[in-house]
Amino acid sequence: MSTVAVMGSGSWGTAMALTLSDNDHRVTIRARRAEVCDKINNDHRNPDYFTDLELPPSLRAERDPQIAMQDAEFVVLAVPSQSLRETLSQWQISDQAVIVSLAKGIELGSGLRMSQVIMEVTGAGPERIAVLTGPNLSHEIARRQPAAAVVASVREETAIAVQQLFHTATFRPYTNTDVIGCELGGATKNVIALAVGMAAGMGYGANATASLITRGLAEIIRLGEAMGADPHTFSGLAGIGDLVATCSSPLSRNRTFGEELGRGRTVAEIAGSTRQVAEGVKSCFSIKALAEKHHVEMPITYAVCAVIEGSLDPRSLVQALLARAPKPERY
Ligand SMILES: NC(=O)C1=CN([C@@H]2O[C@H](COP(=O)(O)OP(=O)(O)OC[C@H]3O[C@@H](n4cnc5c(N)ncnc54)[C@H](OP(=O)(O)O)[C@@H]3O)[C@@H](O)[C@H]2O)C=CC1
Ligand SMILES: O=C(CO)COP(=O)(O)O
Repeated sequence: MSTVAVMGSGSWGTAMALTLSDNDHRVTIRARRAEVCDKINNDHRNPDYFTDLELPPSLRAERDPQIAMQDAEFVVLAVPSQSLRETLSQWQISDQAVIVSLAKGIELGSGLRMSQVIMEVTGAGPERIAVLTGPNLSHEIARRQPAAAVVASVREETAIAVQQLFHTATFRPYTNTDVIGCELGGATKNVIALAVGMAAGMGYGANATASLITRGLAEIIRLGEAMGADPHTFSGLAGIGDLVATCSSPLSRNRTFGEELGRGRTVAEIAGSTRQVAEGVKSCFSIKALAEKHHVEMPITYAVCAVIEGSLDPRSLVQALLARAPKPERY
């Protein structure tokens, strides 16, 4: 039994805290709002994110980040990518704790992956950091539906320790030492899911969505290779696995955001109607910047950026992609 702090009480933090509690770990979830702490501690619910999910009474919520992390052997970071640096800089994480990153994004401005942000802010070495990723829609995980995942760390022993921490009867993490590929897979698929959602929202069918997923994977692999990832990672759970889950499921916030765009709503309208994060809406710009830096062609990502910034109508996105110069199929 380990002592674990889950820092963030949104959809994914709550689902992962539940999974860890199922494994009989001592789990404290950190919520920044007092009313969320009260609801979790007194009613064993987190109604802002899960309307009918009952949480185990053993799962305790705490507002003070330092108290939440007291004695924690594992600190699980479950806040959105673009707020990770700011939140982390306010916390003191013990230099004995293993840090697990759940966020799927690339930092705007710096172009850093989340494990790089964690290293910069906390001073932790890469051997103390693990990334959990894969096809893991929180509402399915919280209902204990079966899923596999990947735990990536440059130090295999760290990945194995985190794998064991999370492994339950319904949640099966594999290990991987390709942190770059695993983090890129998680961040980039959100952008492709926005494009797929737009196509679906405009009424296009399986041919269009499968084409976007497949060519989306091609541009993800191109970027990954240019940035030093192992291309095989993208055939695994952190690549095609997460891409398919996110692009196919109505539970995905990124796909749903894209679908709403495809139906004609604006970015501001959609963002204003939910408190939940659709990471691709911001990370598309940092991924585009990485593509420029590494001279990689990422036409779907570029088109998504153009829609989000308002220079391309979603109705023109598919047409713009189809009108590109013909070329052989290759990665
Ligand atoms: N949901 C999912 O299925 C999965 C999500 N992920 C990734 O996990 C990460 C977290 O996502 P998820 O939990 O779903 O997001 P949610 O939007 O559901 O929850 C975000 C959490 O972070 C808090 N938060 C939001 N903004 C800030 C901020 N500026 N500073 C501090 N805390 C903040 C929220 O607090 P409050 O409630 O007070 O607003 C909430 O606890 C994302 O990178 C996502 O891509 C990965 C796999 C699956
Ligand atoms: O990462 C996820 C599934 O693996 C969650 O996707 P969304 O953030 O689009 O809901």
